Amino acid sequence: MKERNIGGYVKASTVHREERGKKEEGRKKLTLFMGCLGTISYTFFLLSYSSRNPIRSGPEGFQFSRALKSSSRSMYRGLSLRTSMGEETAASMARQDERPSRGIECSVRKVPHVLTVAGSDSGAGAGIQADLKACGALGVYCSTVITAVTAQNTVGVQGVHHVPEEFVGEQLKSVLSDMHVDVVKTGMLPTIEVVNVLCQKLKEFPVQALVVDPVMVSTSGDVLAAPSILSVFREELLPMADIVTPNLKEASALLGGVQLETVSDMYSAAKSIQSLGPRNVLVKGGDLPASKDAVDIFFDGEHFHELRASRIKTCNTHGTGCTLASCIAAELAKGSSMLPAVKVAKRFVEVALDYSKDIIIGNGFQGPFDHLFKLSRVCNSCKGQRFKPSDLFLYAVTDSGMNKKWGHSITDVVKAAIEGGATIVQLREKVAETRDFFKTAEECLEMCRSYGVPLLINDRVDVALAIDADGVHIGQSDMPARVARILLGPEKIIGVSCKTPEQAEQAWLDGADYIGCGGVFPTTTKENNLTIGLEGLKTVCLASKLPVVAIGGIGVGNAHSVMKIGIPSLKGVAVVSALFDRECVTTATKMLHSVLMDVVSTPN
Ligand SMILES: Cc1ncc(COP(=O)(O)OP(=O)(O)O)c(N)n1
Ligand SMILES: Cc1ncsc1CCOP(=O)(O)O
Ligand SMILES: [Mg+2]
Repeated sequence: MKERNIGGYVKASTVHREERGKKEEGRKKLTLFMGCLGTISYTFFLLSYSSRNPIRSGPEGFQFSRALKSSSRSMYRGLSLRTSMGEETAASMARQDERPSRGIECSVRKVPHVLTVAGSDSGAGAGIQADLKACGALGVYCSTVITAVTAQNTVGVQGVHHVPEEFVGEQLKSVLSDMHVDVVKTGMLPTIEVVNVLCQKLKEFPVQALVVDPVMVSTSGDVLAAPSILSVFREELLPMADIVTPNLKEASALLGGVQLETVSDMYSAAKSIQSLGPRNVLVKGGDLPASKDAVDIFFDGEHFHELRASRIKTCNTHGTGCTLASCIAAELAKGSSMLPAVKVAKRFVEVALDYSKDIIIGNGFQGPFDHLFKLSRVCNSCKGQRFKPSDLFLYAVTDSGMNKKWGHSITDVVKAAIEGGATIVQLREKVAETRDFFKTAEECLEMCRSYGVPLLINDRVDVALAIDADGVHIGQSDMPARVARILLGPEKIIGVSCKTPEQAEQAWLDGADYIGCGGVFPTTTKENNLTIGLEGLKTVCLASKLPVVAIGGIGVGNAHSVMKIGIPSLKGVAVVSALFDRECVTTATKMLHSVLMDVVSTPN
């Protein structure tokens, strides 16, 4: 039997693939020879072309390497297409290399891809919607073939509308003939005809792995596939599957109704189901009565693995089965082998359940959980209020050395600054241990949230992420703003220190929200910091496409002169010692606030 390598996961081919393999062997060798010949001659053409037109760094050089890459890619495509797919598909995929340029030169990268063939859940906890979210969370592209549309919520399934099998076939063809699908995952397959169409299309367009979640009954107890489906599952689909993931009820149904009540029963069930043809079986014991942990039994035909996870106390479990199977598919698509894929999937579900155990969506007994680990954070944050440039008006930057000198606690000074009129707070901790900084930041965030004032973290993107702060402030030697933006996402506030128009331009390109410009005046708070003066501030403010806050040596004595430069992009002042190197932080902040208010309320 021929071995196929599934991105590190090697499995014996199924019978239909093997037969096709033999027939195509001769053609494949010929194609390989022709492909190599083509590539070699094209490479010579490019090399002779480049000796006449020397490669320069920049777009031309880039196009040259792209052309080489694309020539070898075509060769690869020619191979796989003519061996395993229809001529029409070959033609359509070959055409991908002739796609018109979108005007942007970019490198070509294959993205791991799962196709889910399942039902839509209007409540979006399970089905297609869960699959999309799970794959997205694991960084895998997910395409969808919808087999049924359900009217469903946290109470149960109110209605089911089947998609005709011809149209399921059409969707399958659309996706499989065009996109490079790595793994197919199945969920709700409501009729024998749909299963037959799927099996036929999988033979026509083979993929690296097939993950079957044999959905029959919803968690609310509603029937999603007729019992007549069992024979076609056993005879057609399971023999093609790389893994099948039944829960106790489904395992029992697949085995003709045997009772499954103990972990030992699960072992026997896994073995019996594996004998039906799937390469691996995962029997899920989430419903096992009297079990402290969530126990699943994995069997690969030779070895058993008992996988345990702590049982999370939550009602938000709707969609766990779909999610688990999708996560397995996603990990396989990334190149994982089977057991590690199952372990990652199980851990993902456990963490997601734990994360979303307190969220409330719907009135029913079984709510959805949060695949993207975002919802409970959004509930806690500043009610979706993103950055406002006016927040820069009186920008308080903390300093633990000054707090120590005056015997102040950080939470007390943050509270005092806000009560004195600070409009945004930055925690600037240069010496704290990470654990201490994390704890302090959490406490300050709670304080700031209670006042509706944004809290930014200086330098430490990790701490900002960990506590879900409103954003970060980073300098020219910190994490690049472009990377911080990717890590923090589109909503968080990012400020960048800039001394020149060029830096300001780059900050804008990198996705920053504001710039901190300075040091304007000499200061002892930050060592070795070049002073740019009011002229330097003006130059940057005039050039900046982003709002600006001035920093460095600013206090009640000179804040007026700073704000009076009168350039619209300048929105406020950022201050450390004038607020925190004081016995009474509230009084100091109030005084500075009133100076700033004078400037804005006095006509030029
Ligand atoms: C508002 C604001 N502007 C500038 C700075 C300085 O940041 P950076 O240049 O990274 O220097 P450190 O503060 O990290 O020493 C700032 N913190 N805040
Ligand atoms: C962090 C920083 N960045 C430029 S100057 C400076 C220190 C500002 O402190 P102070 O307000 O005490 O002069
Ligand atoms: Mg910094």
